[in-house]
Amino acid sequence: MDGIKLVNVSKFYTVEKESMKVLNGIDLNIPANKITVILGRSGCGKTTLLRLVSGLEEFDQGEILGTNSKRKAYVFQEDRLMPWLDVKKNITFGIHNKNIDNRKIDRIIETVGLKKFYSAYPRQLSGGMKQRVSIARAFAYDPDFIMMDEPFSALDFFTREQMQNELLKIHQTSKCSILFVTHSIDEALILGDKIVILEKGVIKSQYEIKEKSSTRDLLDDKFVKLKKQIIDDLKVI
Ligand SMILES: Nc1ncnc2c1ncn2[C@@H]1O[C@H](COP(=O)(O)OP(=O)(O)OP(=O)(O)O)[C@@H](O)[C@H]1O
Repeated sequence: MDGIKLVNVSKFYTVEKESMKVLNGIDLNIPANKITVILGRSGCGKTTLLRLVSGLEEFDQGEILGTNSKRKAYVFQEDRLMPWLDVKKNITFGIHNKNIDNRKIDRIIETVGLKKFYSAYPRQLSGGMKQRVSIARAFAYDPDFIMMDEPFSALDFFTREQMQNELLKIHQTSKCSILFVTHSIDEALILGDKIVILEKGVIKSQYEIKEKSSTRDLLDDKFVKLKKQIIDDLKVI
């Protein structure tokens, strides 16, 4: 499976008859089977970039290559579950009945730690559990490419850490590319094979992390150094 490529992509919004360039000449390779993290301050254009890649929104200039052939899934900041469906039905929602692979779904439910909540309804779940269902739903769809827009930002520190580990675990067993938006530097360092710093609609810098996510120690000198570098990149000039 090939990756996705953005070539000189720009997006304008018109607000009060004034044209505002939200993304400006984005050139970006999103490699196959890896996690690419878009990191930036609030309002820098992260969600817009994700929406353009997903096809939810049109771009004004440039090209986005390699998306048409992909099976795509989206995980939002809020869980967007159907309150009238139980966990299993929420996860398989969107998959044709005859294509439901029950063994695979069970494995995914187990990986995200919801085995005992198979038949529970969203109202019976905590925020973290609901977000687990959203992630399981995305993977159950068997996608080539998942876009995640700050999916863990509403969770407390420990739940967030647990979810990051679960995401890495489930990503390892599935062959798919992930484009993950966050404003947390630590989250980017934990998850990203590639970290892209977005600043006022332009790519300011990009970093590739070769070390396997499972063995990363953010207190290690090289990660502390990289974090300082990223903080510098994010400082407004
Ligand atoms: N539909 C729209 N119409 C007009 N302006 C928009 C629209 N959507 C986004 N914008 C503007 O585009 C800019 C980037 O928004 P975007 O949501 O992509 O930022 P973001 O980096 O995801 O921010 P956050 O981290 O706060 O979610 C903002 O200035 C926002 O006001």
